[in-house]
Amino acid sequence: MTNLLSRCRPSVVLRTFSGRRPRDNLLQSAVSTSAVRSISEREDNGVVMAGSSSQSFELCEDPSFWKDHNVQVIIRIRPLSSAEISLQGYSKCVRQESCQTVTWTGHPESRFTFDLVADENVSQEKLFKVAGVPMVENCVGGYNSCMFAYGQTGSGKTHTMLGDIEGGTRRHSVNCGMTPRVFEYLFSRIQKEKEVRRDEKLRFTCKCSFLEIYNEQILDLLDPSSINLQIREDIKKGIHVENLKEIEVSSARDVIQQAHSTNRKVAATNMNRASSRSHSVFTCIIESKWESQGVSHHRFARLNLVDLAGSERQKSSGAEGERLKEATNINKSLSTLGLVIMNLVNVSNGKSLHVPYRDSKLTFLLQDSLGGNSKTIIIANISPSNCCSLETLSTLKFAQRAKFIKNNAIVNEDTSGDVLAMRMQIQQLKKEVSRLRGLINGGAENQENDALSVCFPGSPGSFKWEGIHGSFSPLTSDKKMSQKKEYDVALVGAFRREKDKDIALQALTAENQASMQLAKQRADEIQGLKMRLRFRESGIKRLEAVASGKISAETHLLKEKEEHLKEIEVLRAQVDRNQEVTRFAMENLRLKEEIRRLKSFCEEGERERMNEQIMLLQNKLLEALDWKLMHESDSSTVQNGNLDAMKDVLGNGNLLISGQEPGSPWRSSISEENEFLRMQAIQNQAEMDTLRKKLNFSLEEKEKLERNVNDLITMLEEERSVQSCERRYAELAN
Ligand SMILES: Nc1ncnc2c1ncn2[C@@H]1O[C@H](COP(=O)(O)OP(=O)(O)OP(=O)(O)O)[C@@H](O)[C@H]1O
Repeated sequence: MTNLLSRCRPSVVLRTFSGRRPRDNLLQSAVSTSAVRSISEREDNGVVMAGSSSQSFELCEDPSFWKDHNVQVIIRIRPLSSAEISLQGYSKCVRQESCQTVTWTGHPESRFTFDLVADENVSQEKLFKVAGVPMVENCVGGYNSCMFAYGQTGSGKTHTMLGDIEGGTRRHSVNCGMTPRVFEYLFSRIQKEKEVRRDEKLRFTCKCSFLEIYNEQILDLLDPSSINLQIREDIKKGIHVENLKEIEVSSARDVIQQAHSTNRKVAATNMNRASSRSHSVFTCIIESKWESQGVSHHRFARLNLVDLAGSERQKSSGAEGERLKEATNINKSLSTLGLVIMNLVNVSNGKSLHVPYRDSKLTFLLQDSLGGNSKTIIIANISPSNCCSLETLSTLKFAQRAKFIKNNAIVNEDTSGDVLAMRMQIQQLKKEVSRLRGLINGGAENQENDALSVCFPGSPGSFKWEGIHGSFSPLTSDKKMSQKKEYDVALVGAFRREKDKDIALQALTAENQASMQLAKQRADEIQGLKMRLRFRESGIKRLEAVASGKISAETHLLKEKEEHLKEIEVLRAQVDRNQEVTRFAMENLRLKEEIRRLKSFCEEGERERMNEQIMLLQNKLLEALDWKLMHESDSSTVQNGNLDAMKDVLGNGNLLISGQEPGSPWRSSISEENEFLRMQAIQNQAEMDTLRKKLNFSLEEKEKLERNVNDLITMLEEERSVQSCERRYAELAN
């Protein structure tokens, strides 16, 4: 998040005293700035910028944009159109809070956080520099990349992806969009790279294709006579469209010419088709080959630029025949896209779910870009006007979900060369492995430091959650969660081992003390016995002296008594010492028992149980996060004191809202969820139907078999009775 924040700074153009930049001032201002110039150009397109008092934020370019995350979500707010202004005035349904946060101002107010939020002041060039440049850099580096524009009809998808291409790639064509800029930059980048790496004999080839998905059919836009092309998947080519025309391009002009001629061809052959009802996918395969240290390198990257169909709900009422089929298919593609994203989010949360990529042409084709080997950027376009309030909310929710997708992008590279070079490479790789091993061993310290944020000892699964708008980033949440899990497990293990050692040490100390006491006891006993012996000897001598009359019997008895008393004293000391030894021995036994119990506790799967507990708690947390983010609007209801609506939801025990006005955002959100659930239900139903068919078939087979068995039994019985009759006849005959 830090680097994201560093990409953004509040606009410095036309600041007021408060540092804000009200659009009214902007329009009234006679100052000629590039921003003002772009406004007048936008007015030509029917969109104007006026009537807002919201703060403006300027995006900063950051070359490390893609380094940390493979999926980025950007919201692009387009200016109000003149039609919208005449309908609803300047009132808006969104308010931008920062470069990453936007609030939907409907009821209930909902706040959304993304990687970037680009307001109407963000020019085509700026957006390209912020998102397009790093994407091209990745492609040159061998990463598959995908950019797709999502949003309702008229929200600015085509403006973003293609824009005004009438001016070709001329720099002053301020409204030319991402695609021409991407290719202009790509080819200049390729040229530079070739010059810098002339020694390596670097070569590049770029092949383009352009297709459209309409009514769940693929049409080749570079060859409009090819219709209903099929998607295939094989090890060599991966997912690709069979027989799709690919054209080698060597300049941005080539690409623009293709786009131009395509527009003409499509317009001529498909007069009834509108971009809002079809998805278009422009693909460029960038291959590079070079030699270094006797090794041939081969890199390739697929760049997909996708302009999706309008995401607004198709009104089924009144639609018949072709129009109904078209509406259903557009819905199918987009709702499958929604379902794929939803399932990917659940999968990244540890749930095992089928991701229905193949349920629509669009998701099948974009499989790698959604949860696969690709760096993907989603630009969700929205209109700020109050007339599009519900569609804007729906787009924001879609984008919010998409933020959770986890891709695994790798550099696509083949390396080959002679055996010597390969050997050298192996040596180098071995060195690298041992270096990395060293790093990992040395890096354990960092992990321990990180693990300090985990609350321990106590509940092994408890950890700090910094909240939805804290430093938590859903894009890194899975990585952090799995790291946390590892730290938890390591901590539990270390803690238990330390406890084991403590107890073993205590036991050894006790054993040692007991042995010392025992030795002392033995020494005392020996001393006691020696003393007794001495007493006996002196007693015998005294008795002899009494017998010889040398001493009186009385003196002897007194002496005897004295010695007995001394003996008793010694015995008492011995008893005390014995008691102490017994105490130590008992303590020793207890500690030994404790060690045995702890060991068996561990062996019996205590560690596994703790891991399970940790995972369970973390899954619960992830679910809670997921729910919280998905229902951010719900939580803001509570924040805003709109408890009544919440009560409706909670009181019903399910997500049905009582007393909601038709078409309210709540209803829209829930109907969206319902749509996904309905899709899942349809899938489940289909699976159940198949299973039911299989079951019926098995039952029929079983019945057939039973009938066969019964027939066989009857035949056997008949055979037996015939045989017994024959036997009886034979007996009678005999
Ligand atoms: N950021 C923007 N700045 C200025 N004008 C814009 C912007 N976004 C869109 N527009 C203008 O709004 C109008 C509609 O945009 P656009 O055709 O790109 O929408 P769309 O989402 O592609 O629609 P559809 O789904 O029908 O293809 C166009 O006139 C376009 O020039």
